[in-house]
Amino acid sequence: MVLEIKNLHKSFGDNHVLNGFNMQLYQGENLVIMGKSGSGKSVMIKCLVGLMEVDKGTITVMDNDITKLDQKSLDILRADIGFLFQGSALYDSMTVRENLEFPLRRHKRKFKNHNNTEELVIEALKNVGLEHTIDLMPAELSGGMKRRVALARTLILQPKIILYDEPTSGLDPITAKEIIILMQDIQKTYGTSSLIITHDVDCARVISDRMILLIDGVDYAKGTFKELSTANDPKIKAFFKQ
Ligand SMILES: Nc1ncnc2c1ncn2[C@@H]1O[C@H](COP(=O)(O)OP(=O)(O)OP(=O)(O)O)[C@@H](O)[C@H]1O
Repeated sequence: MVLEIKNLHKSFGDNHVLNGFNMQLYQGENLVIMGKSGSGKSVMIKCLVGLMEVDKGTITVMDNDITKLDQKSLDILRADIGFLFQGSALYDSMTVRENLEFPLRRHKRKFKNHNNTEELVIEALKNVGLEHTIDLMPAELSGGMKRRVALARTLILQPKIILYDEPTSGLDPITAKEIIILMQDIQKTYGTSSLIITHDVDCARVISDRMILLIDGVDYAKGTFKELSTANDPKIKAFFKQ
């Protein structure tokens, strides 16, 4: 197991967002978490990477209880966790190359024995089929290409776990499919474990080994796409109506 959340509670005043949420992510799997807007998915991810304090519960990431780590240890651990957040957010004033060099500078410690930055940048871009864009500016790329560069920027740190927050949002169906295929390829090539938050039922169908539905602040239902998409519980059914 690479990641485990046990009995996570998080409230903001009277707003009890997470009320005992549990999850496990196993080595090499793609776990999809679905939850309605405002159900606490982002809060859960923030707790997971130590950006938000938990009220109660334990979060274990690669054998570390992250609620007990100091800042330095958290930074080291974060170098093994990749993020692909909504909107992908490349730095518009930097070239693709500079965008990819940026995380390497932030996590120098991890790459101290690797002095050929260019090689790492090219390899990461090759992984997403975009090595020819190395000297372009983000404004010169399409939405799908930007998302792929953002994925390359995540991969360059050679993460053990990747957290995807709505990886296909805002993309047309064909580009979304390309991104999903890329996510699958990455998982196959590197054996990365991925936690994927999505509303996109097609994405969930294709990518998930397992799924968790976050409802009323808890892990309301767990199972494969097939199991959940054929369940009779109306709360579960609501997710699969397109
Ligand atoms: N820093 C904060 N302070 C107060 N309330 C917050 C804070 N962050 C999140 N919340 C509340 O927690 C709840 C869950 O928010 P969260 O952003 O996790 O939802 P989500 O499931 O990620 O939604 P979406 O799918 O729309 O992104 C919301 O009611 C939100 O208002």
